[in-house]
Amino acid sequence: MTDWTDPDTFAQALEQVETKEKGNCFEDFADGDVIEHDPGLTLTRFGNEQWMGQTLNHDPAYWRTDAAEARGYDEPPIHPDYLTAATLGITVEDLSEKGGYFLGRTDVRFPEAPVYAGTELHVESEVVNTATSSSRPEYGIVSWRTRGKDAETGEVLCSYERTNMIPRREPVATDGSGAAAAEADDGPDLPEEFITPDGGYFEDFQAALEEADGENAAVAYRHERGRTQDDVTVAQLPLSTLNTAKQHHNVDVMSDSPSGDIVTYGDVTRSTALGHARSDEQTWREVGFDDESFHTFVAVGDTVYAFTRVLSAEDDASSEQAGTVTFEHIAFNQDDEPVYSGTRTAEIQKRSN
Ligand SMILES: C/C(=C\C(=O)SCCNC(=O)CCNC(=O)[C@H](O)C(C)(C)COP(=O)(O)OP(=O)(O)OC[C@H]1O[C@@H](n2cnc3c(N)ncnc32)[C@H](O)[C@@H]1OP(=O)(O)O)C(=O)O
Repeated sequence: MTDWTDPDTFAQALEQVETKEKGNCFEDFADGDVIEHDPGLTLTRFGNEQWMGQTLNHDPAYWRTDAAEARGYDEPPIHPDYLTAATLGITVEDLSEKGGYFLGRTDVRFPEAPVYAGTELHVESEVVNTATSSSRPEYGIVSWRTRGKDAETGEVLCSYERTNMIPRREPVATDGSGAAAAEADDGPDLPEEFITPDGGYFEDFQAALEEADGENAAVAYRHERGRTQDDVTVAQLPLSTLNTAKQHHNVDVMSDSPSGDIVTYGDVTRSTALGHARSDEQTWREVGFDDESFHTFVAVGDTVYAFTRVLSAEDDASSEQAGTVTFEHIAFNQDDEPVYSGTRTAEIQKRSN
């Protein structure tokens, strides 16, 4: 009688059997395909607080009823970072579980009305672009438009367009040149002066931009806090959003990948950097994010810091108690390497209230 657990026998059996695969390859996506994602998620207070606590997003309006009411909410709502991460996490099984990396995202938008705990998310995605990678023949590049909806009412709660590198079944011939020709290196073109706003209210950003106007100056500063990545941020947080990307929890497979190790979920890196930035401002409401890019891997032991550049401040927010500010945020690691960048539009509370 064959003992299937005998190591030699088992190794041979493993070699001969088929693997029931998970996820899709580049060849499985065609422009216009619509995918209804089967996993759903009820947005809970616990999930929200776990995400926000670990990423240092401690805005009291998302934790305390009195602070929530002062912001015009009935109770502490679901934070837009957790909502975004959960909307994306649910899609991974269908879109990117096969491997490849989250490269970027744009047009991230939320409705004005808050989302409360107990809302059930239903998510769908449409393939909007498939492209050959000219530098990596074993991957293609796929973009999807994803919408996270309230399963009961159908209202869109979070939508965005995202791009991943996705493995091909069969590598293709490429010229290996990369999409863009290398730009001539004329050295950095930075302003002479860097201005830090005096505080975190709308008027502080407005005043700093006025000071920089017409000068060779930028409103740009770094935030002191850092968050070293550990098992919780790298493996636990993505799994709590049903993100099944092996990049975050399968050390065995990832040892033979471009990163060589499990890496932090892009939404954890980004949310952590945003948490550092928000700790130095009076956030009123998140409006949206554009041009988000993930530049290099973040792994266990790396520390995520944040840098902010203020781009504009307009007195046109949805509430008279706030103004609209556009920022560029750059997350960077302990070696000062940028790991994430993106622009963010947020309503920032006015000092006068
Ligand atoms: C969710 C989820 C997974 C994750 O969260 S993974 C963690 C977050 N993402 C990362 O850590 C990736 C960080 N990025 C990198 O380390 C490097 O970009 C990477 C993936 C190693 C590739 O580096 P390369 O130096 O080989 O190449 P490029 O950076 O120039 O990019 C390769 C090709 O992709 C094109 N591309 C890059 N960014 C974008 C973008 N935002 N939109 C569209 N296309 C983009 C780039 O032009 C290159 O194209 P070629 O034709 O020249 O090959 C999950 O699983 O879903």
